[in-house]
Amino acid sequence: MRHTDPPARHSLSDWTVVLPYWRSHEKWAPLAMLATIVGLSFIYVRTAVWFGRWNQQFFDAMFAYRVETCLWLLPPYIAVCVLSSGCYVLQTYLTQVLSMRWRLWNTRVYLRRYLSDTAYYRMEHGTATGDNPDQRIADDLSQMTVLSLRMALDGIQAVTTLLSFSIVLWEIGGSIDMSWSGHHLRVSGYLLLGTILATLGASILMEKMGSPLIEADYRQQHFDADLRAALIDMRRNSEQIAFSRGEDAENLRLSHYLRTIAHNWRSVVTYTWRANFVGDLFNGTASIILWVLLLPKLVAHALTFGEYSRINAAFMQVRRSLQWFMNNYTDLATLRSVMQRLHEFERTVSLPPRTRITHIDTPAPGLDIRDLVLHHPDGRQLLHIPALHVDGGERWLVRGASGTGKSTLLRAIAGLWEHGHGTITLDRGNCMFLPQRTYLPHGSLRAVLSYPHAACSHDDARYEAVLHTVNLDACAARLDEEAQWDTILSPGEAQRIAMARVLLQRPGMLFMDEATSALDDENTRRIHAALLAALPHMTIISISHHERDRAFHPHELRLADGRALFLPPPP
Ligand SMILES: Nc1ncnc2c1ncn2[C@@H]1O[C@H](COP(=O)(O)OP(=O)(O)OP(=O)(O)O)[C@@H](O)[C@H]1O
Repeated sequence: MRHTDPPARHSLSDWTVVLPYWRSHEKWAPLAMLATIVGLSFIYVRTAVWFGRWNQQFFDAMFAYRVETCLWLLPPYIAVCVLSSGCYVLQTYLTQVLSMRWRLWNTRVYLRRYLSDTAYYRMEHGTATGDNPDQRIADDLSQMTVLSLRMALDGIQAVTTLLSFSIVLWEIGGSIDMSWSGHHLRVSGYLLLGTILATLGASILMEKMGSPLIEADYRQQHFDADLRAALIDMRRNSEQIAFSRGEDAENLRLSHYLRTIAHNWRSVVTYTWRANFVGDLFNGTASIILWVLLLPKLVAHALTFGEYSRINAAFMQVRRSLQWFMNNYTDLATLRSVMQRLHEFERTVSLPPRTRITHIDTPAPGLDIRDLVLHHPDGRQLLHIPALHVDGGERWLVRGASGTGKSTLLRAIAGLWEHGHGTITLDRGNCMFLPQRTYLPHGSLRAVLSYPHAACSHDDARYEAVLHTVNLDACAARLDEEAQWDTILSPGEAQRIAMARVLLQRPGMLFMDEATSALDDENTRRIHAALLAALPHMTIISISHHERDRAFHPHELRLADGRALFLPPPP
């Protein structure tokens, strides 16, 4: 499903998508890791403060030509260097481990929710609307964990650094006396105050320049995903495209997506350069700002080189930590739009199926339908079946012109169609549905045959026997071959694989939607005979346009003009 609408407004509740992992029963190990990382970052900041003090002592000794003092200062410096690097390496390692663990946990949870209550199906065909779920699960979750962890930890480190070096700037910055028209004012800690004011001013400017970047980034992700989905579509239908020589049409279609990307990309570039310009200008002018702030001390000849180097280091640290918000502006914008998309996805998969079609499970064989009305998604009535009773073991053929709702009826019986009302009673756990196109997942032929059960559910002899029954003896030697079977097997062979699955699974009730349409008469007869011989009591309901299928199905349900007509079995 494609999405090109403007993003919904960002809300604070979007941030709640980070919480579940930290509230889960697995939270203790990650919390311990997080605490260790924060502890290491405190040590790291303390070592930086220590380096500042060491710098002052060392440079004052150096410019006083006290070589012996300098030599004494070297061993502790090396020891603290080792400690600081060790903290940094361990912190990076633990952060990577933590973000991978968090991502895996989140992906498992999202997959479980995406695959439950047929949310994956409803997102494509039904009431749950959502775009590009593959991007949410594969990319956004990874970005969310990596970015939010990095930004939270960097944020903590920025606050610690800010506090530690603010004290240093306050202590050694001293105060400044100002007087105008007879008034005197003493400003304590003016160095710290000046640094904070300059950095905050630049941050506010940055927010103003760069805030549209969030929306532009949000749209960019959508457009990228749309192009990827179009390319996947093309790959899936490469044969149809090649037969109709549709290269030019495809090029045109893909170019449209590309144009949308390029158009939005211009906005991304504009807002990014604006934000970067303010950030870079401020970085470039930082030394001048410090020089202006130090002017009173320079004029009063009250600054040693050692003091200057300590003030410079503290100024840089305070500025850097205050600038954290500025420097991470684009990452923060990405994170905000990732959270927004994940929150939307969560809301969508959490929506329960909205249907007034009631399914009653019964262990009794057969099917009972009462007052079933099916609608189109736009509310128009498609089909009305006042009552239909199928006894266990009966075989029914569903016929009707194209578009009368035959497949939709099967979807409703399977619980996939949500539009309508009525009651359907059957043993859902003992049913098997064969849709028009057989799903052949990538993997070994053994796994394809046993789908959706495990490949080890049956032994070789069983696989070989059913392959023989459906006239696919040649496949018996390829059971362990891993391949993209949907590009190898012909539609008729794929339908015979589906029949082999029926013989393996032995359901009590079988629903087929033109499941033998690609077979020749001989193979169809062979399959029907095999089903009768192997599963004589199985209830069968088939949709088919073929005359040849009438002989196999004594009962007939004909759909016409939105109504059901039952034809009695021939005498
Ligand atoms: N997901 C959907 N969204 C909107 N309309 C749908 C959807 N699925 C089916 N329809 C519409 O419902 C109607 C019935 O479709 P259905 O597939 O049940 O027809 P059918 O009788 O099986 O046709 P055919 O014999 O050609 O397979 C059609 O008009 C179709 O366009």
